[in-house]
Amino acid sequence: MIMKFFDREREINEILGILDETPDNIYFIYGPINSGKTTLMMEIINRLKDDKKYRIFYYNLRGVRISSYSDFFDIMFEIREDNKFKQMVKDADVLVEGIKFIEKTAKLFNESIILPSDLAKVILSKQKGFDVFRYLERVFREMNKKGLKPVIIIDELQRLKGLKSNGELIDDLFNFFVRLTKELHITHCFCLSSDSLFIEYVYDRAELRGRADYILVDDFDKETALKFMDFLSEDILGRKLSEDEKELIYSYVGGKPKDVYDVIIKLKLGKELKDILEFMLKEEIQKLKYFLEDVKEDDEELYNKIVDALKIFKENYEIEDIKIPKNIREFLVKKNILFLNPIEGTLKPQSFLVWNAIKKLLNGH
Ligand SMILES: Nc1ncnc2c1ncn2[C@@H]1O[C@H](COP(=O)(O)OP(=O)(O)OP(=O)(O)O)[C@@H](O)[C@H]1O
Repeated sequence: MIMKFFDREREINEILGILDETPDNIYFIYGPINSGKTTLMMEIINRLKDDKKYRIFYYNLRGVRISSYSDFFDIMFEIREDNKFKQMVKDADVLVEGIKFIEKTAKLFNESIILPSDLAKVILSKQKGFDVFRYLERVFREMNKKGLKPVIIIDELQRLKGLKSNGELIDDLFNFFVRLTKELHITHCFCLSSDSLFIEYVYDRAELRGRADYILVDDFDKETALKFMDFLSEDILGRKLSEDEKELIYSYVGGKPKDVYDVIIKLKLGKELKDILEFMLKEEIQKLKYFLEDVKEDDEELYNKIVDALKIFKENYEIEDIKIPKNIREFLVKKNILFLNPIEGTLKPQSFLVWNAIKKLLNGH
C-alpha cells in the first residue's frame, strides 16, 4: 500500500517558498521523534518532480555506520568504474570532464552522487590540493550557470554524533554549507533531526549565528490529529471512526503521526481499539519503568532528581525549559523521554504515550 500524504500545507508552503528564492540560509528541520520530518521532505521532493530545474541530493544517515571521515564520503558518493568516462578523459582534464559528467548524470532525486572511479581517485587524493567539498562547489557552480538549482538534504543529522572526529567533519561540512548558501548562494541546504541538543551543538560549534534558520515539524495539534484519523481510517479501513473513538485515540497517543498510523493499522488487523491503546501504553510504561530502575540502581540521588523533574509533567504537557535543571533536562532529552524546543525554550514529553506513562508511573509520588 502506498502511504498517502496528509496536510502540512503550512510547512510545505514555507519550504517551497525557500526553494523558490536564492539560497541564503542553512535550514534545520527539527521536531519530536516520528513527527513526520522525513515524510514531509519526501512530499516536497515529490512535488518538485516535474520541475526540471531542481537537482536534489538526499542523504539519509539512518542505519549507516559512520565511524570515520571517509565513511561519510562513501555515503555522499557512489564510486563506479565507468568506461565512457575513461574515454572522455583520455587527454582532457579529469576534473573538468567530471563536472560535465555529474551534470549529465544528476537526476531530480539522487541518493548519492555517482562518481567514476578515475575521477574519485583525483578528488580523494588531497595531495593534489583538491578536496571533495571544493570539487562539489565547482559542480554546483556549473549547475547554477546552467539554471539548475541543487538542493542538499541531510536526514538524521545526529548520526554524525558517533564519529570520533565529528568536530572536524561538522566544521568542514557546515563551512561548506555556509559557503554554498550565505556566500555563493548556489545550493539549498536542509538538515533534519529530532535531536535538538545535537542541533544546538552544531549551531554553536560551527558558528552559525545569522547563517541558519529553523523549521519546526511538530506532532499534529488536536484538531489536525482528529482530521488525520478521518483521513487514515477512510483510506485504510474504508470507514469513518466515531467521535468517541477519535477522542479515545487522541487521549492515548495525541497527535503523533506515527502512533496514530499504528493504531489504525492495528484496527485493520481486527483488534479492539481499547486493547490496542492499552497495549501501546503498557509498552511505554514498561520502558519508562526499566529506565527509572536502571537510574535508581546506578545513582539514587539522580533518580530522585529525575522523578522530581518528571512530576512537573503530571499537571502540564509543556513547560518552560529552565524549570528543570540543565543536567537533568539534557539527560532526559538524550534518553528520548523529553523533547526540547531550543527556539521556544520549551520541554515536553517525546509523545503523548510517554506523557501518559509518566502520569501512570508517578501517580503515587
Ligand atoms: N503528513 C503525513 N501524512 C501521512 N502520514 C504521515 C505524515 N507524517 C508522518 N506520517 C506517518 O508517520 C510516520 C513517521 O514519520 P517520519 O518517519 O517522517 O518521522 P520523522 O520525524 O522523520 O522521524 P525521526 O524522528 O525518526 O526522524 C510515517 O512513516 C507515516 O506513517
